Amino acid sequence: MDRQPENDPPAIISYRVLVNGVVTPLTLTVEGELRWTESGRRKTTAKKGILSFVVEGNKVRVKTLVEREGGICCGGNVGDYARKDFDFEPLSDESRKLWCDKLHEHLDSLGRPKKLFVFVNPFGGKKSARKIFVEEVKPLFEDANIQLEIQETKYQLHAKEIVRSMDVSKYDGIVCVSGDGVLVEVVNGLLERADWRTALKLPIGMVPAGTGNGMIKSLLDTVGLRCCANSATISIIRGHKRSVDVATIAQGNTKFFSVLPGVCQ
Ligand SMILES: Nc1ncnc2c1ncn2[C@@H]1O[C@H](COP(=O)(O)OP(=O)(O)OP(=O)(O)O)[C@@H](O)[C@H]1O
Repeated sequence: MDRQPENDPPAIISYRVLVNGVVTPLTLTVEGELRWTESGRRKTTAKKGILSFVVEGNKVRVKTLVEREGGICCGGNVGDYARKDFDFEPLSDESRKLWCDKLHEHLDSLGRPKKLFVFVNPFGGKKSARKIFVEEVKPLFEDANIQLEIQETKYQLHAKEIVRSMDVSKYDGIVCVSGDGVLVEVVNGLLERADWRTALKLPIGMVPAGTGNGMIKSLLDTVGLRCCANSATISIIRGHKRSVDVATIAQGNTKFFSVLPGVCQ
């Protein structure tokens, strides 16, 4: 292990490796950053920016998130990330194995979802959910090695119907690439189940692709993130969760549930 400069976050592993053909100490910090030196300058990836890694021959390719310059995410760059590969070559087989073990351990410790059920409403908002999903959401989930079961909604209340009978134990969460309408259907579907207490524990993620997107806008806003597909997807990958209140609206024998953003912590 190489020695770390003082004030640097503690290292999970720090060893000399080849980066762009040059030997440099490379450090994986507890904050999920990779740090190295290139042409005399210290470089780092974004904190908590590692999505996954693969070994290709002698090389380790780490799929990372980097803060995007210029910000094309709803007009700003807060919480706006781009995907970027970072390649390095450990100097021995033993070192490569150690790096892989430590990267695995680090990723496993983050409590990220492994399998998600995804609803895509092709008719929500500007009818761009399919494009948003294919171009912005799916590549990030794939880089994070998250298994997806994808369902486009085919008619009104389709999401509710599916959720009412799905095997919730198979998933770490449900994601709605939609507006608030599909989210409300999912919540109603879960609450109409006999096992609703257990089913409601399943986290529900949202990627804005509707008209108002009030719920996800409010949730991202409370943590200072822009409301866009990129930051919403990354929050889901990182397993960020927040409880929200469910309101019951009753009229005669008819009962309906809705969600209230930003009520409980
Ligand atoms: N294939 C489909 N054809 C017609 N309607 C659909 C289809 N799939 C889902 N829907 C319905 O579309 C409605 C609106 O969807 P969604 O919430 O995604 O968008 P939105 O209403 O534009 O957004 P917001 O609620 O944020 O304003 C939902 O109530 C859902 O039942």
